[in-house]
Amino acid sequence: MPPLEELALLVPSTTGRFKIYRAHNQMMNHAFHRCFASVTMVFLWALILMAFTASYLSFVDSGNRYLHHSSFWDHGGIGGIQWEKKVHSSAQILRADGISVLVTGAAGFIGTHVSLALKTRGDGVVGVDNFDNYYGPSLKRTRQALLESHGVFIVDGDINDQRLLATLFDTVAFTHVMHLAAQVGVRYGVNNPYSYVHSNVAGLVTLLEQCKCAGRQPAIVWASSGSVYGVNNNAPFSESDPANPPASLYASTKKTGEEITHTYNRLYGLSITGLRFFTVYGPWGRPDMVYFSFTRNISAGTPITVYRVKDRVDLARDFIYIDDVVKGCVASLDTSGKSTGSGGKKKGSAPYRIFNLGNSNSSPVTVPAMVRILEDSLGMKAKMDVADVTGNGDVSFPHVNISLAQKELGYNPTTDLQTGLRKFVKWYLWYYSRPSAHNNL
Ligand SMILES: O=C(O)[C@H]1O[C@H](OP(=O)(O)OP(=O)(O)OC[C@H]2O[C@@H](n3ccc(=O)[nH]c3=O)[C@H](O)[C@@H]2O)[C@H](O)[C@@H](O)[C@H]1O
Repeated sequence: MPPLEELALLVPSTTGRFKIYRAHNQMMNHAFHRCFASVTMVFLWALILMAFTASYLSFVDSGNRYLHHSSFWDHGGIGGIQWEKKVHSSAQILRADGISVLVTGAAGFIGTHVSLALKTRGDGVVGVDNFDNYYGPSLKRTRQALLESHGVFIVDGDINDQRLLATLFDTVAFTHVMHLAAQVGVRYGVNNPYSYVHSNVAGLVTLLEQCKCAGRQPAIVWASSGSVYGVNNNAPFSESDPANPPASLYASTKKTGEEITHTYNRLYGLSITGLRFFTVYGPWGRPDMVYFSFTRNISAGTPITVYRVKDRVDLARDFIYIDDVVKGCVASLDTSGKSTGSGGKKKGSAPYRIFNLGNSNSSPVTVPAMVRILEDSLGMKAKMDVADVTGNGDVSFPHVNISLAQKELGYNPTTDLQTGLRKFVKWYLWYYSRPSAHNNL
């Protein structure tokens, strides 16, 4: 690099000076061009590098907008030897004629209970869950710890992550998939519509694509919803009834899921069972559901708001206890029949089934009646406000016909709401009395 005073001569201030310093200037002009050329090259390279970095970052960002777990891949957490060991151990079948099941949404309410039931009877179970923050993730982490203490490994990942699913299927030849991962909640969709599309539509398709491509396709049992009956007034709802129009985005995406699974069944020979869950409750339940949030408020002495439809008619639900639903899920896996295809090719027709899993035995219970049971179980009186229903996705009177599930699955709910809510309240009081549970809501 020329000294600073020489650099000052590179641009002549007068023609005379230019003449005097011509030879020197010629030399300096060469230097300048060389220098300029190398600065240009450096600049160009910097530009290329910046463009490359920017496009890489935007690729990673768009890929991971919903996939929160890239760091697992980056640090070798998924697919490494330790990881494979955990997956193999969790997938191990310990009974004759056992099955190996991938449970999506395993850290969720129903996922935890189904995983435990399967593991306890000796089936292989591997969970996958993205631990989203729809409600306090610490409850999901506690469920995960519970499952791990029973030998069930939950992979921290999203069902939209095609690479993760491919690695899982390369590691274990799953005979069944119990697909419970979903964006739930009938009122949340008003402000968070894309979350439903991401999990309940895109995630479902990604999972079905993986199942379709497997060398030995697994049979799939998945969570549809009683909410697909929508504003249909032909209660009690039967599987053969029309299931339209949906009252919430949640219901729309579950109805869409039924269409999508039907297509995969027809095109690729995947065995599909859709379970229309009604209002499932019980220990380790979901804090966003009304029996749970009301228990929290009543025990804290804070008010609850009970919705009513017009003419002061109470809303009612077919509340169904978790243990009964788990029996329905396990029976669905056991009776699923086989998928016929392999590597994306159909080799024959496969079963396509839909079942209502509700509780017709004790008919729908109104929300105020449920509140009275909670008051009895807690030994406390609710501070109750009443409000008109918001129109944010509620349906008024879901009442279910379960005769098909009774016939085909031997499904027979035995827990009445009083007994079930007592068990829930007992669990709730235990769970939130633990010192580590303060932020678990
Ligand atoms: O069948 C399903 O597929 C869905 O079931 C469940 O939905 P719902 O049956 O609507 O349960 P949930 O929210 O407990 O409200 C129960 C009642 O309490 C009333 N309700 C609610 C809140 C409130 O503050 N006050 C009130 O009266 C409310 O108006 C309603 O009448 C799951 O949440 C949903 O994710 C999905 O799985």
